Parts: sequence; structure tokens; C-alpha cells
Amino acid sequence: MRRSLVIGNWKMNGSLDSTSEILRAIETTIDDKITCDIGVCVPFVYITAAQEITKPTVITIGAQTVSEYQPGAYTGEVSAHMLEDVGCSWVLIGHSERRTLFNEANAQLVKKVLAAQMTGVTPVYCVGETQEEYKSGATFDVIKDQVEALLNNSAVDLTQLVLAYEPVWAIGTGLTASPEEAQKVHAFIRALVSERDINAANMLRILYGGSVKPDNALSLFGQKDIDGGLIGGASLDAKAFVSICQKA
Ligand SMILES: O=C[C@H](O)COP(=O)(O)O
Repeated sequence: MRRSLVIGNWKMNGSLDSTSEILRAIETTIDDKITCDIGVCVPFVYITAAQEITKPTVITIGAQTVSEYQPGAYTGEVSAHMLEDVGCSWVLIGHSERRTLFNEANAQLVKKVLAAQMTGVTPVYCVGETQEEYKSGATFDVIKDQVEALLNNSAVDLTQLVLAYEPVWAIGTGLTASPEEAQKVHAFIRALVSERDINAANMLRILYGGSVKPDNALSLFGQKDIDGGLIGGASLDAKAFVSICQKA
């Protein structure tokens, strides 16, 4: 049985004050009816503040990217060891904004996954098709390519991994894949993983991301292969985020 997981991705938003306000508001609103694991990926500079505010038994903190390199002369980069050192549980890898705006490609992303797995930080590897790819019917080809880049590397540990499906056309747009449409892609991803390891595939948590809100979370999370969400905009609003967590 897979335990649901909801991760907030604050992207490049927030301040020291809002980090404290939002996380305190989430912690005080959470009740014992919430049974999912909850993570929040904050900007690097707020990780330590976020750790000090939250109880790891309630909210675990993560980062939004990581270097593929081991510590050394890489000005401006942050290593997986550093993330582990400051107590990160998660790191997002291959978010579409990283793929598109920072030209991060599959080969580099797989190295990042491996770097995270050398530490205790769990990579959340994100995949998803663009609007153009979606419209041209290329969704499954694109997803296959992105997932297989990972699966083809035998050093990748499928038991220390979370996957996230985020159709790029649904991110921050208010458009969402229908629950049935998202379920098809999630089932496809699980089937790809099961070709390498059926037990790992059954245990693997696959999150959906892309305009998840309190009013559509239940129908998305109700799908058999959707194990929670990766939440952007709504994770900056404590009430909305907790409401989403209640549905997972
Ligand atoms: O990482 C989160 C995704 O990019 C989804 O963002 P969104 O919920 O604002 O659409």
C-alpha cells in the first residue's frame, strides 16, 4: 500500500517573513485527519529557516534543484551533501521550468538523481509534455523518453525515488488534465517502471502536478495510480494547501 504524499513547490517566491507565516499557518491547521506525508520545497536560502519552524514529523522540507556534481569548484551550485546537511528530505529534479528555462536535459537530470541518492535526500523526478506535444498526440512518447532515461541507468535506485507527472500546459494555467487523462499517464509510467522492477513499481509514489486546487484534488487523488500531488501556486496559501492535503 502506498502512502499518499503532497509536496508544495514554492518556486522562486517568498521571503523570510512569509516562510515563517505560511509554514506556521500550515502546521497549526493540520489535524490528525490528514494521513498523507507532507513536504514543502522552498528556495535554498529559506531551507534552514523552514527547518527551524517545522516539526519533521508533520512537514518535511525539500529543495527545488541540486547540482549533479560532488562538492568542489562549481560557483553558485548547491550539492546534495549540502541539502542533506541542512536536513532536506526531498529535492525536485527535472521540473519543467528547469528543463525549459535552464536547458536541463535528461542526461544531466539522471546525474542529479544519482547525486541525491548518494545522500539521504529523496529525488522527486518530474516529467511532462508541453502543450504542443500534447496537441500533437506525443504525450506518451515524451513521457517514455523522460522516464526511460532514468530507468536505463541501472545505478538509479527505484526504492529511493518519487516521480511526478506534470503536464506543462497545466502548470500555473488553471487548466488541469482530467483525472481519467492523468490516470492513463500515471498507469503508463508505472507500467514502464514495472518492466524493470515490478515490486519497486508497486511501491513507487507518482504525484500529479498542474493547477491542483482544493476543488479538483479529490477527483485527481482518487485515481488508482495517482499517489498525491506536487502543488505550485496553491502551496503558497496555507488554507488551500492544507485543504489539498486533506484530500490525499
Ligand atoms: O511544481 C508544481 C507545478 O509546477 C504546478 O504548479 P501549479 O500548481 O501552480 O500549476
